Amino acid sequence: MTVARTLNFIDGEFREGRDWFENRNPCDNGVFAMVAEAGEAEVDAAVQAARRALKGPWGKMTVHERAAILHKVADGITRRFEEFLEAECRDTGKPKSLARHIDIPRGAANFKIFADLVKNVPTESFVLDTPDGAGAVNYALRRPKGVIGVICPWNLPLLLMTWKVGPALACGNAVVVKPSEETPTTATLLGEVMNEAGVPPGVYNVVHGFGPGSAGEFLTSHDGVDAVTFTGETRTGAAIMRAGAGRIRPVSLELGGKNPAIVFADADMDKAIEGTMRSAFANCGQVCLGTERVFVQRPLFDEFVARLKAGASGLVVGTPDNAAANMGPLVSREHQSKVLSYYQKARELGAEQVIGGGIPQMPGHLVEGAWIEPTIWTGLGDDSAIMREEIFGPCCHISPFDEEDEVVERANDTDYGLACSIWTENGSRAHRVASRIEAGLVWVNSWFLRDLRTPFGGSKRSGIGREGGVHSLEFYTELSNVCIKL
Ligand SMILES: NC(=O)C1=CN([C@@H]2O[C@H](COP(=O)(O)OP(=O)(O)OC[C@H]3O[C@@H](n4cnc5c(N)ncnc54)[C@H](O)[C@@H]3O)[C@@H](O)[C@H]2O)C=CC1
Ligand SMILES: O=C(O)/C=C/C=C(\O)C(=O)O
Repeated sequence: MTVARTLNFIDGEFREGRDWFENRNPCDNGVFAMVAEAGEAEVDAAVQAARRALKGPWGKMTVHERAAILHKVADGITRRFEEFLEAECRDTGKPKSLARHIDIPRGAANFKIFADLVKNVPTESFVLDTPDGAGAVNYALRRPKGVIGVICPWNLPLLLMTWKVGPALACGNAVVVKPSEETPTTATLLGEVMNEAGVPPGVYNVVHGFGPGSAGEFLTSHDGVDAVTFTGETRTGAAIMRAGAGRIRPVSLELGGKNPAIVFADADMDKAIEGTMRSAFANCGQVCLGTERVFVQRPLFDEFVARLKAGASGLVVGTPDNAAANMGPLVSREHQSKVLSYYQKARELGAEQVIGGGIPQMPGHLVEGAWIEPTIWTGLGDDSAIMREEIFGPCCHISPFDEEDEVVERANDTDYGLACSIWTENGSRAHRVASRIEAGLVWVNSWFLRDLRTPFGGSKRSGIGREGGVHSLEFYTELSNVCIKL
């Protein structure tokens, strides 16, 4: 097999780095590409290129000119859809059927929505009375923040990266992206699209590497970076905050979750099962919004457990090209070890394993892949590690509950506050419970139904700030108030 080379993208050009690291296919653990690791010199070159770009044609463009270019970027992704799909699925192992409907279309949509939004969202203005009677007018102007460091995870690589790069560029910033070391390819491919679309050199840069002692740390501690946006693990978010603390650098952090689903006895069972199947198992459970704690009101409990088990047993594990497959492997053998350690812990804690708990039998060379069984447990207390720590695999624990107040308290009894799904046909209950859930995102009778204009982010240890719609504009711009004395 030929081993490809994945390069850094700096100042509009593809460049090597200080070293090379392997990119492995999660389906068989085979090395299919060598990735150029950016050292301090490459990261510095990327940041300097971004700073120059702000002073060049990009910084002088009108909002409409920028928006038109970003539409071309979206069109470029759509035109090269199959290439992006192939690359994303090779890096992550996820089913093409999933990436075709979610990851790649969202990659394009993230540019379009913010290109349009930035043209249409007003800023505030106030008329002030003054003692001389003439008054004053205040209006706010948006200025780009500058160079944005974008640190990305591996679970939805193109989707989550463009979710940040789209608004950052729409607002007139330049970016230096550090994709996850597990999934470097689509960010690199996007460099070609940027050039084709006429994005000036230096506006979009990609540096590859790891976190500590590598490109991630070099970027987040670089003096030339004005703000950092990050999606990933809570501990990494803390390290990124520390790296910018001395410079009072703004951060937007979208971190982990331990998200509950609450199924009331008046829920539509078919909808609740279908939604929980997706929220627990989609993308092999590697979604920060995914459900790992399911609370089911007692009258429905046994039926719910039986039906979710039946659903999980019908999942087809397979490679991205397998049209019948709806579950791929985990992203890496390393992540497989982490998830398996929780499967083992659940056994030690005395959980009842309803289904799964191990590695599925795979044929031929696929035995080397990061495959994992979808897993359901019952019987553990709310204080167990399985109920408190983010596992990030295709698994959930189902607990019974009796009363509304009780389940609200139990759902909120977590360090995290990212997402929750409530399943009920009682509209009053839906509103009442939704208002009491301590999470940034509450879905009623749905999951991952995304309107990109809405606030997105988490409370508690799930993050700082909100992105999405106007909230992204808030993070990626500085507001200057202009006060004119009349
Ligand atoms: N969307 C989410 O909420 C995600 C959560 N996770 C969770 O995090 C766990 C670990 O996965 P990782 O990929 O190791 O997540 P991570 O948070 O360590 O990595 C995410 C990104 O941050 C970079 N990074 C790591 N340390 C850094 C540092 N000190 N400074 C700057 N950049 C740094 C990584 O290179 C990667 O690009 C997973 O097992 C899962 O539980 C992982 C991916 C996504
Ligand atoms: O729809 C989005 O913008 C994001 C979805 C998922 C995540 O943020 C995640 O899994 O990290």
